[in-house]
Amino acid sequence: MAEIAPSILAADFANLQRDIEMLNASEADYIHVDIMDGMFVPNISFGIPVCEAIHKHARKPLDVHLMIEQPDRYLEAFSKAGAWGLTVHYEACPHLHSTVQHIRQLGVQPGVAINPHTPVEALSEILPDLSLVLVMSVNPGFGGQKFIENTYKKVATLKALKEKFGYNFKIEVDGGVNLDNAASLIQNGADILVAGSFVFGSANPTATIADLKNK
Ligand SMILES: O=C(CO)[C@@H](O)[C@H](O)COP(=O)(O)O
Ligand SMILES: [Co+2]
Repeated sequence: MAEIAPSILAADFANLQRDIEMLNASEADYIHVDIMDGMFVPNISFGIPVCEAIHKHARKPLDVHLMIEQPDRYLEAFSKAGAWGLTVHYEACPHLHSTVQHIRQLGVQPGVAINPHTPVEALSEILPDLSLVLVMSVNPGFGGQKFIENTYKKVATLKALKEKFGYNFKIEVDGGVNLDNAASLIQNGADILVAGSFVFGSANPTATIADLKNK
């Protein structure tokens, strides 16, 4: 069984409060909040005021995924906007150790995300400092993309490193997650599954979250 983090990116933005209340009443463990700047990724989603508004209604921790360049500029602002966890991209952080320490000093759980082309081994020196490793199973920037199969291998490698060195970070998988790949992801070591379009595009999102949770 994994924890589930539905991505609010796939919610109805004109009915955000309604969709947050649905998540509050569901078996979701977190609310995944995708921040896109139109620079690190081609798409723009929403920013700090929307994160604040989500936090006002959410009764689940906000798992904030920063797909932005130079994320250090905004760590404090997102922490004040209610982030429980702040995940930055390895590819966007030349001083990753310093960025991770900054997140922890803010009292927020630090996470690092890796794009599909980035090997898990690139994180070897930072793994002891992390609460979360987010493995992108699509190229970041858009919901509704097809799951990349190579992700299973990356998750298994991370799990092996956790076991070998006794690290505490959780392994989160993000992109194209559905009921066809959830069980294999969990078997390979995924602790948290992010799902956007599969949840919000289903006829009964609450039941879909429960189905993913009970895999
Ligand atoms: O970070 C991202 C995309 O860049 C994700 O969190 C998506 O929002 C997941 O959406 P689906 O692939 O589940 O539709
Ligand atoms: Co995400």
